[in-house]
Amino acid sequence: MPALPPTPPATHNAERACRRELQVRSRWLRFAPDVEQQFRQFLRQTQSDNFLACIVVGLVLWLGVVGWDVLRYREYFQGTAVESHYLLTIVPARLVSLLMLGGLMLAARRLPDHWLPAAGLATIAAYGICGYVTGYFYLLTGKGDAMALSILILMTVLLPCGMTLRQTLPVSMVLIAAYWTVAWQWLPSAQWVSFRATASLLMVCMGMMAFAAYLRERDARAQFLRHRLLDWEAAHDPLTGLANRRSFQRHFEICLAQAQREGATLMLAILDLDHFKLYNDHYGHKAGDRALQQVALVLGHYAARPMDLAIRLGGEEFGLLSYADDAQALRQRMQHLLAQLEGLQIIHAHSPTALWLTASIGIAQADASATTESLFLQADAQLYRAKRTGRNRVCGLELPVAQPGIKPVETTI
Ligand SMILES: Nc1nc2c(ncn2[C@@H]2O[C@H](COP(=O)(O)OP(=O)(O)OP(=O)(O)O)[C@@H](O)[C@H]2O)c(=O)[nH]1
Repeated sequence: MPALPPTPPATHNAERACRRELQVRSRWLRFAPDVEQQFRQFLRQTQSDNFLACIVVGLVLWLGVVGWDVLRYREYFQGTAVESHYLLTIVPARLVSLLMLGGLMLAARRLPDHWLPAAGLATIAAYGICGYVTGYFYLLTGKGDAMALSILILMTVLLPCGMTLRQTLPVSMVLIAAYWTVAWQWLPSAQWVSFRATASLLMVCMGMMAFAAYLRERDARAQFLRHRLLDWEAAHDPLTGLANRRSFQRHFEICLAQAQREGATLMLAILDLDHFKLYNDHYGHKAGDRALQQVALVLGHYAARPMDLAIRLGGEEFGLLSYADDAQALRQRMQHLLAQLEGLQIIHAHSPTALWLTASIGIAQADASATTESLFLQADAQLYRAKRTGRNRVCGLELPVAQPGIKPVETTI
């Protein structure tokens, strides 16, 4: 028996990987690397509106705090020694954070998706530092409550920003650590009691928000996997894991357009099991299902190139769409496939034509005016020729094909 080509059928792997991730890994907030990459992309696409909403909320709250500051400034510090200190620290700090938040808001619509988390984190870090500078000033002047307010706003912006918990948590930790270090270094001891109370409250809040973010991200991960599974199920046959007729139609149209542009060949082979009704009648439906799965597994190995597609067309009928292949090479590969199926030695004692379960194959090549239906009808006609002339054979494209590919469509401008 000829050996199987090494590549496994990718479709079944994708489904299995998705189910495994759904059962096991979404709770740990980390998928296998390739799934993780797709999840990050999904998160950026689905969360970009949330991201913008959080920045807007942060900006509005921050404007409120600035307005409140101005009132307090006029009320308490105007004309005192503190005024120059105030103007030198708070005003630039507030301005920087306002500019950064405003800039991020404008950039959110234009920046490439993969830059958003980095830009968000940088802005939030700068925003936090500005919060400390102004908060520190308030503590010095006995208005410690404003610091808590600044950092609560920071957390409101920080956690729901469409980033993963692993991205946001280190930033929160660094900000908290900076908060304690700054206070420990520079705060007069008289301020420590009120500082400790505020800082402890902030840490509890941060912990609660981190837990909420964990729950949110876990749900987002499960939702992402369910999406992927639904997409997969809509495009594949559940018994064999091969592409279904619907995805064949979509893939065929893409391949046909590309073949016309590039002058490449596009061929369809239809494979139909021989006397499968007799097989089912004698060995039962379950054995029939198992046989179909074995055939699909072998067929899947013949669609290893990226544009090729193995399809379950329905019942005991399968298809192989082959892009940019040589007609005689495809015929040979199909002969090889029939030899492999015989090599499976699925006993079919009631077949009038062979000892084992066998198949017949019809092949057709698309021309420039081909549609799914026309190519399908041509391959089907060849399949019935194969059935009529004794089964367990390949029919179609017997003679070397004169033209190497589809003639590119001539476009008039
Ligand atoms: N086990 C199983 N059988 C199926 C499935 N889908 C279709 N079949 C069976 O496939 C058989 C197809 O039979 P026919 O269309 O008469 O073809 P055949 O017996 O293979 O005859 P030829 O094609 O002329 O060689 C029927 O018995 C269907 O019940 C399936 O998903 N599982």
